[in-house]
Amino acid sequence: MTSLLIAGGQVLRSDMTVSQADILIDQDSGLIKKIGSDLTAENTLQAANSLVTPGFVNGHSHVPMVLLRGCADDKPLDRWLEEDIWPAESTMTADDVHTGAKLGLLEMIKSGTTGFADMYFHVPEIVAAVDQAGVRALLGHGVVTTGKDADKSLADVEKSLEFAQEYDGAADGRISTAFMPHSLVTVGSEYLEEFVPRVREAGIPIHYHANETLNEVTPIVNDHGIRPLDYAADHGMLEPQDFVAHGVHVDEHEMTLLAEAGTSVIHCPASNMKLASGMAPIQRLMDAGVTVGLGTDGAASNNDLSLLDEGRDAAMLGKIAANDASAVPAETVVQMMTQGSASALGFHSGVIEEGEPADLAVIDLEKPHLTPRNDLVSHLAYSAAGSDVKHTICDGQILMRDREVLTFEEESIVKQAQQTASSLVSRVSG
Ligand SMILES: CSC[C@H]1O[C@@H](n2cnc3c(O)ncnc32)[C@H](O)[C@@H]1O
Ligand SMILES: [Zn+2]
Repeated sequence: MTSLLIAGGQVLRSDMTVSQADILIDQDSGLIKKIGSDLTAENTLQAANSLVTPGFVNGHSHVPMVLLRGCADDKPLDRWLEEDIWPAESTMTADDVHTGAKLGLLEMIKSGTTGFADMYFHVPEIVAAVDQAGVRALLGHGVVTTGKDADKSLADVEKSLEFAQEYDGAADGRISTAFMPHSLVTVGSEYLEEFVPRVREAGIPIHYHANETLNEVTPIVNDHGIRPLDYAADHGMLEPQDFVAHGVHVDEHEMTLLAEAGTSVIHCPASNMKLASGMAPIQRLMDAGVTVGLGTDGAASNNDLSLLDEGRDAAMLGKIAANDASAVPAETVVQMMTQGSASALGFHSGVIEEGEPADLAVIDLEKPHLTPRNDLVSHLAYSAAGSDVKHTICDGQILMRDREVLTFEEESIVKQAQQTASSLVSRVSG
């Protein structure tokens, strides 16, 4: 057995308690073998004066959109997509997506993220980047049929199903897949009626944007006389393995529907604030029994991919939304960015326990803004930043040591991404 020891850190356990311990990892299986004291291994990562947490899981993103960071600020969702984002994306090549994915993965590894879900296009290029990066991912081809003719629409939906079937288990099992209609209003019901039964037959999960803005809710209520999540349930898209992004404008009935169906919600507070989409009722969703994870959405509506930033946003916005300072407390936020997202995505990661995957982030506590160390769960939710992450480990392998990413050449990726983004922007602006 090739083994790795994470030595001398303060370890955050699944019950949210913190205590000093060594973690022994079997690097062949990628699993945590033992948590204790005086353990030895072939390789060691020092974690003294550090907090060892489960690697963060980004439950909803469009990672290659890092190339569009800062290109389209200060607009609401529909105008942002139609005036800026979709025209830019229509010129993106497979190579562009590959470059964007590598840049985004670099940013995620550097901020302690070890797993994520992603909806985009040219997804085989994202698979290649994930394979090289060493993280865990649930990937899917995002389908939009509005504005397309029937042949193109059908081809897009087929592509999403085919991708999910072909790539499940790729990258030595670190990649899983889902069928990903973009939203309930951007994919025609005839396509959902035809494809969802095939998706179900193949045992594939479904992920989509739901109830993000009122502009998504009103047309469904007007055209069908039902709430969007009733519409989703009627189309067979509300199952325990499914997860929806945003869930901002959900009413009491839809909260119950989600809880009874076992469908998870990925909360994206930064994107919801930046696009002024609204405040998701996160505390009420959790009180109703819904599993809630945390996601950044794309970097053009955030504008970063750090889950530590997102956690702070979730806590702050959750309190304002509930008009209650005790809503969405620190422990809940930390659970959302680890166990909540992992459970939504069907990952076994998200906890530090023997026999579980060794997906970890080691946070350097020797920082003025993390002093004094009164409450490390509070620090994770309110004070720590992505740049405090010292080591990142996924599947038992070291992806970043002492802030040096080992699976990517950081300097060349940043340079290439800058060139790709400049060319993309000049193509769009003519
Ligand atoms: C067809 S691939 C995915 C598609 O989604 C777009 N997107 C990015 N952020 C959001 C959001 O918050 N709501 C809806 N759609 C979003 C992205 O630009 C891609 O076109
Ligand atoms: Zn999104």
